[in-house]
Amino acid sequence: MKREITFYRRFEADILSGKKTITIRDSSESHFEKGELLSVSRYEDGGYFCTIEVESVTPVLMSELTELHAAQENMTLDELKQVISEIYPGLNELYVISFHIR
Ligand SMILES: CC(=O)Nc1ccn([C@H]2C[C@H](O)[C@@H](CO)O2)c(=O)n1
Repeated sequence: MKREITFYRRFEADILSGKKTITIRDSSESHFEKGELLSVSRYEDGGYFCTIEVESVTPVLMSELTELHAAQENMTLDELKQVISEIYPGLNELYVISFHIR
């Protein structure tokens, strides 16, 4: 059965256009595996909007985030750190989920 992942509505266009190719999550979403297909829906209303294929899941510390991660999120590094701090306050151990649209 296909597993699911949600994104905030404001990231939908960037995902569909291919501008956003990673997402950075906490350990509760670190269980996805390379090659797995995920059904993607909006966090706010549960609406399905695409399927992605997981390319890799890699641990990263907040302090290790780089401009490359930010570019893959279609953000500046400051914006990315701000977003992550709002979603996961005080959390240092994160996971980079790399993906492409199927
Ligand atoms: C429920 C939940 O946590 N949903 C999330 C978490 C993260 N994102 C996005 C925001 C940033 O682009 C990256 C980094 O966390 O992932 C999200 O859309 N929804």
